[in-house]
This record gives sequence, C-alpha cells and structure tokens, in this order.
Amino acid sequence: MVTADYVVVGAGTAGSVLARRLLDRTGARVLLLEAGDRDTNPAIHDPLRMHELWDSKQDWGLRTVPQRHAADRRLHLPRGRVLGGSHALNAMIHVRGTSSDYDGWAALGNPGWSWADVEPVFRAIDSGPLPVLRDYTPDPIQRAILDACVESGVPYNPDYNNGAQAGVSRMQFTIADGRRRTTAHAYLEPVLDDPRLTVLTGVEVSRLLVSRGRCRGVEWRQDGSPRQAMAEAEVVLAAGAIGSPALLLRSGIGPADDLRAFCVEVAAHLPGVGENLQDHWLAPVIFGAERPIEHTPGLPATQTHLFWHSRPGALDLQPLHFSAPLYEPWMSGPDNGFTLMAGLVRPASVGRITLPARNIDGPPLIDPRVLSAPADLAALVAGVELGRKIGAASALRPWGAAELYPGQGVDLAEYVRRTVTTYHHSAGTCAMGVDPDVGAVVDPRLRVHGAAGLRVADASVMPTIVTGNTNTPTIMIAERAATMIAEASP
Ligand SMILES: Cc1cc2nc3c(=O)[nH]c(=O)nc-3n(C[C@H](O)[C@H](O)[C@H](O)COP(=O)(O)OP(=O)(O)OC[C@H]3O[C@@H](n4cnc5c(N)ncnc54)[C@H](O)[C@@H]3O)c2cc1C
Repeated sequence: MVTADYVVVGAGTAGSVLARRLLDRTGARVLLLEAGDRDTNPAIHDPLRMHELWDSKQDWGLRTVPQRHAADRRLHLPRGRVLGGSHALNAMIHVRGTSSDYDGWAALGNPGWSWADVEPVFRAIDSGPLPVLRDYTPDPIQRAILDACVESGVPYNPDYNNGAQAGVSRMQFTIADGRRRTTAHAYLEPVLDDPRLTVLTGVEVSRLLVSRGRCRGVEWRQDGSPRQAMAEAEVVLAAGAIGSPALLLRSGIGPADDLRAFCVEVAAHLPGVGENLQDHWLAPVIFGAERPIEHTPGLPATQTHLFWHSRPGALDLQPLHFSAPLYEPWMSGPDNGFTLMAGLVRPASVGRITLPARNIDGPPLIDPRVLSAPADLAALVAGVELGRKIGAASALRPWGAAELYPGQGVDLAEYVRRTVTTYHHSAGTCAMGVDPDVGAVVDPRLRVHGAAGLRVADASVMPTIVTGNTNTPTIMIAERAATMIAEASP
C-alpha cells in the first residue's frame, strides 16, 4: 500500500498541472497515477504526425453508441492514455474561450469562476512553463485560405485570445522548436526528481475507496492482485470527461437507481454524474488542388481558423482549415487538397455517459446525442455553406481549388449527418454547481457533493462547454483547483 497526502488520478492536461502546483503551493506529498505509459512514441512529439496516434496504444480507442441523428454511426472519440493525456494526442491549439463563457459559469451560481476571476489565471498560464507559439510562417495554402476568408467578408483578427474572438486568425500552438509540448513536459518533467512526488504509470484505477461518506484512497489491479493507495488529505480525480464520471459511477457515486442496476453499493446519490455531456462538432468541406500543397515541418496540418456565426448575433462557429483532404472512409479523391472544416462550438445537443450494466468495468457507454437539437444541424449546414463560399473565393483560384465534398446537388443536412465527427472536446460530465438535485456533481471549489476528501479537477467540471478548444481552459481549471486545495490545506 502507498500513502500520500494527495492522490491525483490521471496525468493528462489537468493532472500534470495539478501535481506540479500542489508541490509548488503546499508542502505535501503527491502521488500521481496514470493508466498509460510514458510518452516515448515519436509521433507524439512531431506535430505533423498526430493522425498516427488515433487508435494507437496511446489512445483509449473509445467509440460512441450509434448516433441516431448521425446516420446511426458510432463515432471515434480519441482520448489520450499516456503521460500528458489528451494533450499528447491533440492538435495543440491554444484558445482561452470568451469572457461570456466564464461569466456564464458564475451566473449559474459558481463564485470564483467569472472572467474577472479567471483572466489573470490565463495570463499567468501564458507566462508560465508551457510555451505558446504565435510567430511562425504558415503553409502557403493556409495563407491563401486566410486571404480567401477576408475576401468572403470575415475580418482578420491578429489575436483571438485578446478579448475578442471574431474573425479569421492564425492559430496559436503549444509547440516549441517544432515539437509538441504537453503539460506533462512543461509542468511535470521539471519536478520528477522531487522526493515529495511519486508518479506511477501503467496504473488504471478501478475504484475509489469510500467509507462513511469520505473518500480515503483508490484501488487498482497489478499482476492480478489488488493494490491500494491511501490519501491522508484528498483524492483528486483528473481522469478526464469520460474517465472521471466512469470512476465515480464504479465507486457508487452517481444516480442511485443506475447504481443499483449495476449492483454497486450507493455511496452518494448524485444524479448528475455522467449527465450534461457536451462536445463540439465538425463536418468537412473538401477541395482538390492543382498546385502542390506543402507541409511545414514542425507545424500541424491545421493552422488557421475562424470564430464566426451561423446566423447574425451568434458566435457559434469555429471552422478550422487543414492543408490536407480529410476523407471519410466512404469518400475517395486525390491526395493533394485541403479541407475547410465547419466547426460548431455553441452546441445545444447534450448527451450522457453511463456504464454497461453487464460489465461495469468495460468501456463506458458514451451517448453525446449529436445533432439531437435541430439548431445544431442548421448551424453546421451554415458552416458547410460558409466553407464552400471561402473555397470558391478568387484567392484560391491560383491553387486550382475544386470542391470534391459535399459537391453540387447534395442534400447538405443529409451530408452533415453522414460526416459529422467530434471535435474531441468532451466536457461537462461532473458539472460544477451548488444544487446536486439539478445536476451539480462538484461544488464551486470542485469538492464532490456528498463525499468528503474528494474533488474533480478536469474538463468534466465545466458546467457549460467553452467557446473554443478545451485544453487551455482545462489547464486553468487545474491551476484554480490547486490554489483552492492549497487554501484548504492545514
Ligand atoms: C484528438 C484530439 C484533438 C484535440 N485538439 C485540441 C486542440 O487542438 N486544442 C485544445 O485546446 N483541445 C484539444 N483537444 C481537447 C483537449 O486535449 C482536452 O480537452 C484536454 O486534454 C482534457 O484534459 P483532461 O485533463 O480533462 O483529460 P485528459 O488530458 O484526457 O487526461 C485524463 C488522463 O487520465 C487518465 N485516466 C483516465 N482514467 C484513468 C484511470 N481509471 N486510472 C488512471 N488514469 C486514468 C488518462 O489516461 C489520461 O491521461 C483535443 C483532444 C483530442 C483527443
């Protein structure tokens, strides 16, 4: 048995930051447990090779249940299973979100999370250990796409992280010297020799040890035998928006009726665990090109994006542009091309995660209910139409751009249903809030309602998903969590 003051489950985006900041801000001993291994796969480090990581050993390889509103497809949901978590698999795009995202969290009854509260944390992240690449020369096709956007009426925005998101921008990346930098590299690596820190990889926590209303530690199996780690102060879950609710449910923290159906003893009745699953959604507009498209070493294949609207007054789209044709398995076409990906970042569809009743230790049942809200379909269709317009602009004519998909005469709603994929931003499944009866899982200080000694600090606590990519907001959540824990420590 291992003992520490704080046991952190998951060494992904949030867990790596948390472990480091707990060392910085408390005198405590920290045990960090990660299901995956160290990040030795070279494809992790090369930004141009991220597509090789899908369904690799470093991907949990999850699939959704068949999606009724998306041609009954099961969608791939890549999630990092490695030191660095999903930050080791992601596209490295650095986005804070809008002030209204966080003011919305505060308005839901979460003091300490308004824009005024979190903006200084984002500023500190920008001057912290994680490098942000802003100054680079994009692929030539990306520069032409940017010009095509401006020609199509979308203004150039030199810095979408500077308060106002709207416009077309070059992306900012967590990349340095042509290599991906994760929170595991930036926050964790420098303290690996600290005697107060123990990092165990290859440890998939199976249960939380909860007795008499308090979480006292965690359990896993190694070489067929049960192992335990005890927390003198707290257990902090940072297993991500799929892993954290799954672990709570397996440990008897969740909707009591579901838990009884799983034959799990109820430790705390919390109806919100696994509910409120929110994500962003993509649909491709694919073009062939006559001029050869070059890829810049050290940069990912996507480098420009818009924050824009599907209808006046909304800021609900974040289309992103790839210097490659991203075909679905049923599509075919030339290798030389590019993709203007429609992206919906203010979705109305809300899903849920639960466990398979017959084998609660198996992969969770993930049902995002994509496109179940008709407004989401309409917004993505508008995003596809915008992509077509940009692709037809004169700035792309010298490239010989020709639309391949959806192509003329295609029913766009049907096309979106056949092509919609996740933007990989699952969030919200352990939502922060004050009232457990209306779905809150953690309180505004990220303590699990009804279970002492237990917090959640990762993308799952977002009560509403932010407008834009979720990695940097998750770093912010981990920074805030470490501060709150330090304030409560003896
Ligand atoms: C393909 C892809 C592309 C993306 N692109 C971007 C992007 O460009 N920009 C952006 O901002 N966001 C992006 N995201 C989203 C972003 O990476 C996530 O929102 C963020 O990483 C979530 O952080 P987290 O700490 O909540 O979870 P994770 O980083 O997923 O960390 C969870 C960790 O917990 C571990 N774990 C889970 N269960 C257990 C268990 N039972 N025991 C032990 N360990 C466990 C996992 O292995 C993992 O390491 C992308 C995500 C993916 C997958």
